[in-house]
Amino acid sequence: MLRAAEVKPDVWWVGGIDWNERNFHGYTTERGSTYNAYLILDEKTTLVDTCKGEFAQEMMERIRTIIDPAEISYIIANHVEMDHSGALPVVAKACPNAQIVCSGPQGLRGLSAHYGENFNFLPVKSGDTLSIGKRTLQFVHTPMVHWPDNMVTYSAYDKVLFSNDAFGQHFASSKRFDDEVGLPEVMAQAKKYYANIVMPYGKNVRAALDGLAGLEFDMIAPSHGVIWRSHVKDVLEKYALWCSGEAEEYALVIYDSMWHTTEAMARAITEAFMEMGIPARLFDLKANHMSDIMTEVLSARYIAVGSPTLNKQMMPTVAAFLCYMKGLAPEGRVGIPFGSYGWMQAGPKDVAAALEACKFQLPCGVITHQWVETPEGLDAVRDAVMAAIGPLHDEAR
Ligand SMILES: Cc1cc2nc3c(=O)[nH]c(=O)nc-3n(C[C@H](O)[C@H](O)[C@H](O)COP(=O)(O)O)c2cc1C
Repeated sequence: MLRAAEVKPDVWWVGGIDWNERNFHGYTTERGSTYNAYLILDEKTTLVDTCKGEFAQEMMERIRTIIDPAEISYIIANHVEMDHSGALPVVAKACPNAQIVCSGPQGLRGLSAHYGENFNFLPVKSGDTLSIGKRTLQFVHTPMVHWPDNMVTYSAYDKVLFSNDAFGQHFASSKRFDDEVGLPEVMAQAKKYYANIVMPYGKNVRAALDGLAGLEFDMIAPSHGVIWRSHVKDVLEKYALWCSGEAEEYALVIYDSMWHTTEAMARAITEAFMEMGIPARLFDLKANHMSDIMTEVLSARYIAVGSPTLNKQMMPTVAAFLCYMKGLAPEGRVGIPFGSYGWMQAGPKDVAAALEACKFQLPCGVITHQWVETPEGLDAVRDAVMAAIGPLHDEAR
């Protein structure tokens, strides 16, 4: 029989564990994920969030080990996205007496669009409270972190912030808490989550962090991954850093190549960064998923991207990566477009245009080479990068 887990007195985790999820709308989830829901036992029993539709029965089974679902008075839907609300129709049926609390007007609109209007919705504004007995829950809207409807729920009585997607990690585990798993592993997944889902909304994250500033909590219970109880400060600090858009003196060299010339140029550029004492990593797009590269983009100031010309344009692998990066909108980066070509420079020039569209600064211009590169030519590539980047790096030190 499936079990619930008590995370604070009378607060139970009743979520689903998605051990084998490996691709979450295009983002690779090598550790799977969880869809966390929390049951608060009080005069008015309250369920905070539900889960993905396929996990409805798993969640209901966990709930039934604690109470009869018919006793639930409120179901809080902090976020419309289907990994949190997909089970709502099943849960609402099992909890005929429950009101569904959501943000108004956006949450109400979103839930109605997904599941119809035939539910007992209770829309709440930011700052509204709901007394459920000993506890008074407070709702704080966090719009565009990462959909318009997002909100979080705060229980001052428990000192818990039910943060929904914020502070989440795609991380399936038999453990429920950060300290049971280890900070480096959890933080790596939290960073991947931020980079691939939250990065475009840095200003909204800043506003959300400001909105939470007055609340006292010692536990963050997100809707994905493990619960923060020992490293609350660490993850708050990381979010403050990540949403600032500040990058480190760190370089990524990302490329695809058919006959290895663009690859040789990528290696020469990596050597240039190494000579300048700037940590660097090289990524062949054939061997690395773009969501893993994006985790590094979150911290890297210098982003070199290379493509040869293929059929009058850049390679589709490179185009896909650049399209993905543009949507995630890292700010204030330095771009280095490069690549080889046969008879037209279209590939590297397409890369340059895409990096410009990301609003990156391009101090090296476009570094191109016709056909195969000579050792002297590769030295020239390295020297060109050092000449343009050296002064920027000196200024930053
Ligand atoms: C299938 C194919 C299509 C190509 N199309 C073009 C093209 O449209 N224009 C061009 O200038 N070069 C074209 N080339 C030549 C490559 O850009 C050139 O060989 C380049 O040096 C390859 O760089 P790489 O070694 O990094 O793959 C093509 C090469 C291949 C194999």
